[in-house]
Amino acid sequence: MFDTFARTTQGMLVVDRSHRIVWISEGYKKFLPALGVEGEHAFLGRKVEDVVPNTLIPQVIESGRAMMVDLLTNRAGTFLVSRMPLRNEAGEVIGALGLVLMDHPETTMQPLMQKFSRLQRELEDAQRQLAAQRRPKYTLASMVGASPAMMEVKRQARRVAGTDATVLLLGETGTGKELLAQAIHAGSSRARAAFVGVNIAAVPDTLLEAEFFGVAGGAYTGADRKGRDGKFKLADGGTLFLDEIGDMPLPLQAKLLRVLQEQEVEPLGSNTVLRVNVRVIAATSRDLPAMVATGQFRADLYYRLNVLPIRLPALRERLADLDALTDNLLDDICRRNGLAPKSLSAEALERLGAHPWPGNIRELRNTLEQAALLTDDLLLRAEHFGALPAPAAAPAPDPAGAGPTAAGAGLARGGLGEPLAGGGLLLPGAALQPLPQAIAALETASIRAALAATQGNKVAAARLLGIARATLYEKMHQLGLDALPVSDIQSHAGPAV
Ligand SMILES: Nc1ncnc2c1ncn2[C@@H]1O[C@H](COP(=O)(O)OP(=O)(O)OP(=O)(O)O)[C@@H](O)[C@H]1O
Repeated sequence: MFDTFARTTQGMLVVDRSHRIVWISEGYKKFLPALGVEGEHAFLGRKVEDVVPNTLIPQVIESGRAMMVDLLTNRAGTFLVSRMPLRNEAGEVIGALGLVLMDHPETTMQPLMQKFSRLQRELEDAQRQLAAQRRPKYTLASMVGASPAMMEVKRQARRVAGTDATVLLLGETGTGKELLAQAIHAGSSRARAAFVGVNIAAVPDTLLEAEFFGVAGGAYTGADRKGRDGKFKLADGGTLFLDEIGDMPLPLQAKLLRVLQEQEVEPLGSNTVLRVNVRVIAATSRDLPAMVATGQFRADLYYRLNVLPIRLPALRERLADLDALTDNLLDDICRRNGLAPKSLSAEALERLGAHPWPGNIRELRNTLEQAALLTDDLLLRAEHFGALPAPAAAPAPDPAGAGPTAAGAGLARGGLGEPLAGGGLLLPGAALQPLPQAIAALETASIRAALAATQGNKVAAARLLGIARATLYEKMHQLGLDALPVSDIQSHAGPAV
């Protein structure tokens, strides 16, 4: 059999238990020059892994298991090979046999080889894409802003990046909480592992548990037979960003608290627990202490999350950054839209500085994008921002730092009237009218102002108004606002009362 193998294959070699080559067939000798070896004598006695790159013969000797067909690629080319262990009469492995069944299989086994190289290329592409996706997109350096408030945020972020503790990011919508979470991840020892984000407000309550903890294979009818990994598992070794944590239903809050304490998750329908090593960064634009006080948020979870809070300032609290932000955002907007670079006149900047920006940097970006797209001019002037509500008095500072208080102040500035000491609104020049009509008028104006402030985004508008999205839809329907085009609603914002 030995002779038959040696004659019928392209080449054969025999290796002893310590991986040393003890014999090669006549046919094998023709591969020696391509392997960079001068003659049989320089080959025999060497360890096979030292002279045949990528060989798996050592594994065959260690495992005692044959590899009947494999493709071996090294500097000599690609070969179809077979490897078998050699045993003594007692059954002990005493070496191995390596057979070159076919050299240059790319010519004789074209379809298979083409498929092999295509799969290899796809694998390399997928690995490259995965690596790029996992690389954090934002670092602290990409957070524009050098105002004292932003410098303080960056200082705190640098400090928490060096720890593994839970971080809570507080701030109004659009202030850059997600950006900061990514930057903290990028600056932490977990930067090479995954950053996984979940927007709790965007996932229906019934699906949240599976989203977080995963589902065991075949757990219930309709479940994927193979099961599904939850976000905790996907973020293992890395960072899990829980956006809009204030929207988490109470029963799930209890489970989240347990996971944070134990670092263990139990996929739905499974009776085993998975250990995970995840750093959690949570964010909210809501007033969590107030939610704790009204029983909407668990106090124990709040204290667990609030270990290292960082408050992101609203844009109106850091107008010193407006110039740098507009420069940066305009550059990005023009590049992404294939426009020539545009800049802002001094009056335009002043106009922007007078707006209260309830939607913060997201609103600023949208406003700049709209203006940049609507004109061919390279210099954006104040009149290009005609859609912005007229400048108003400076807003009152927001002691809570986040949420409805600030939003409410923004709405009042949108032209609804003067805030009263007791929190109500005095409608200027409003004639006395039946209460239901007055309420309907106030609701109409508030909704219009909120939609104007959020550029028609109903989810964000509902949040500004402090009501559920479903309630906003219902009220818009009752007040006949859903029949109007969004632009019409926005253009009537403010002066409607
Ligand atoms: N300091 C900054 N420099 C440049 N761009 C920023 C900065 N902060 C935020 N942005 C941009 O503003 C937009 C909103 O940011 P982000 O999504 O991080 O806000 P958020 O606070 O998480 O909002 P939400 O609470 O609505 O989820 C994004 O386009 C982001 O890139």
